Amino acid sequence: MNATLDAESTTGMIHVVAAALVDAEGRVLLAQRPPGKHLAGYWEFPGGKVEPGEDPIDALRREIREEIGVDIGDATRLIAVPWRYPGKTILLDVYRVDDFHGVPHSCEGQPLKWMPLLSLDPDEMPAADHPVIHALHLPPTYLVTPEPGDDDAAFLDRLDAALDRGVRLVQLRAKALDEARLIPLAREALRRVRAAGGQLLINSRFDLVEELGLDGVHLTAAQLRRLDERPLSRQRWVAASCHDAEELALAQKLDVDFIAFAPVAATASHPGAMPAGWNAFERFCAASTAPVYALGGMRQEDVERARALGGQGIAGISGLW
Ligand SMILES: Nc1nc2c([nH]c(=O)n2[C@H]2C[C@H](O)[C@@H](COP(=O)(O)OP(=O)(O)OP(=O)(O)O)O2)c(=O)[nH]1
Ligand SMILES: [Mg+2]
Repeated sequence: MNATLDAESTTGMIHVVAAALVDAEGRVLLAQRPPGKHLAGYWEFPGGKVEPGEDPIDALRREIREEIGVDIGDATRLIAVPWRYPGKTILLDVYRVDDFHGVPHSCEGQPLKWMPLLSLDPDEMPAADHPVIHALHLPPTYLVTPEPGDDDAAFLDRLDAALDRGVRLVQLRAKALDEARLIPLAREALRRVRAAGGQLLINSRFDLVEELGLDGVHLTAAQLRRLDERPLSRQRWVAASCHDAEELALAQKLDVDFIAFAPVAATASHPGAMPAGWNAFERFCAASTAPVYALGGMRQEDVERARALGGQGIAGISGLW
């Protein structure tokens, strides 16, 4: 108990590690918080507090063994969410675990259940877990299309090629097109992305999302300054581009679901922009409650680095197109 208080006073945040245990059928294990405790009755990812001086992964192994009686193998960093509850601030540091030994069972009397990844219900989970659900649903790469030139057929061929290479999340960025070209192009891009099992967002034009049945919008930093509230329901993605902590605060006020932080490295598409670098990316991820993609000069091989620094992965135009 004293040890816990020490940990709180040194960091100001309670470091909580938790595991998103995923089974062979793609289901995730949840445990119900016991009556009488903080957030009683909510369904959580099993885990608990890191002890002072303890390595977070060791804490994760210990908590998972204590709570559900399984030994975990590889654990990959998923997302760390800094979250302020009334009277309590936590860092919810979640790892994805596909590799574990033993059958999870309740060691402390808490009810357990397996939920399909896509059926996780934010309403029955603590608020700090909502970004974790997003992180579980989002892929490691996010393709931002270059401006379509004059040839829509060639553009769509390039899109198909990216989908064939495994891209599943796409932002149509076609700021220069008038609606007479944009709308049919968006419809056809949506058809192709959906056929590949992917999702399509559109840059800026949240007014078109419902009409075209798109999966969401990607807001510009200028829109973050103008908007007073989230422009779409929770059923759609709202993403945003951010360049610094001030824009992060605006994005979080609008309750955006994920962020592209740019530019991490030098990029041909924005030659005048000063790269922020990987250290700034890591700090940005630590401050963000939402999943963050690294954008600007990214290549497929940067995914691991971005994830190791606390990001969701990489976003890119030329590197993924
Ligand atoms: N394990 C876990 N904790 C979560 C999640 N989401 C979330 O907000 N939390 C909060 C609830 C608690 O305030 C804290 C977890 O701490 P804990 O499980 O070690 O502690 P506890 O409240 O059960 O109580 P105690 O050990 O101090 O008796 O983090 C989650 O998904 N998993
Ligand atoms: Mg616990």
